[in-house]
Amino acid sequence: MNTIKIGTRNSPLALWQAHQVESKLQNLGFKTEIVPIVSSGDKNLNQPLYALGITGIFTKDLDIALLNNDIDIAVHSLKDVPTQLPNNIQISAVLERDFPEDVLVRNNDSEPLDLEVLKIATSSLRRRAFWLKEFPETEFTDIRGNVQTRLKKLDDGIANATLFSLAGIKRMNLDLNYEQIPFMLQAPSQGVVAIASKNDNEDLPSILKSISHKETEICVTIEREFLKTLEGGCTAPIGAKAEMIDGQIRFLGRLCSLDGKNCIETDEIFNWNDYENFGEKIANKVLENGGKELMEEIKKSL
Ligand SMILES: NCc1[nH]cc(CCC(=O)O)c1CC(=O)O
Repeated sequence: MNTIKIGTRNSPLALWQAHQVESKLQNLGFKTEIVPIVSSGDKNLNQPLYALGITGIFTKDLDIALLNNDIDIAVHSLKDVPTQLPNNIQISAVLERDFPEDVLVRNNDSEPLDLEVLKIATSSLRRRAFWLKEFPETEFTDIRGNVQTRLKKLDDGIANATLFSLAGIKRMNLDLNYEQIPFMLQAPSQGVVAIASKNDNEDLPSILKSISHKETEICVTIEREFLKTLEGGCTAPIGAKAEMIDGQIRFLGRLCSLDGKNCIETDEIFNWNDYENFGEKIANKVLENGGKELMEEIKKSL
């Protein structure tokens, strides 16, 4: 095989993740090239995006580059990858998960305020709803952009604190103070780097399989199946965490209304050889226990 072209978004975090994948492939003896994809805009595709099954805003440009053969593989944060993958694109490997939880980062100038009086910057429906479940009076403001941009906005004073994935902070080697927030529950597949390739590629899927981390693969399969079964194509405050403990899997799942007042939670332990369809089974239980009505209410108000 010639040089493997590794497509990535251009943010510092995305590039770091692409380099992780690159070094694994180089260890196997492959030549590699990192190809940052800014925006493929009006690339000549012979079908519209929806006909190709392309939906994710963070992953769209990499999907197009893959289908156009501008790159051989695409490296993503798995939590940004829609559960419905485009036609002819598959997730072929995941790297070992490291720090999946959300943490609180405060504005440097902010006094040491109690959690319940913090004004929080986040654009995540999940983080907002889960925080409101605990502290219903909290005020929020939107914040977007990559980790560095968000830290800058926080220091400009838009809020007292923000919530980040700890994986993002660790990977950027940022020298930041952060606080663990035990009542939060991470997004499905948070903290996991994924590698996508085309279904019809003859060599890559098996090469990628060999660098995939099996335990992480099992956990994210369950989490993403849970998400896919619940959401039915709409975004909602959904958290999921599957974790292997002594050959068993513990699964925590949560679906909340947007204001955090109404939540359905699940906490299950099961044998890991039964993991197939487990996420779907648990999600169906949540749907039967009021989740269906909750999802309808969320869809109406978005
Ligand atoms: N949507 C943003 C995003 N996508 C992946 C990460 C960090 C890496 C990860 O958690 O997988 C982040 C930043 C954040 O949530 O704070």
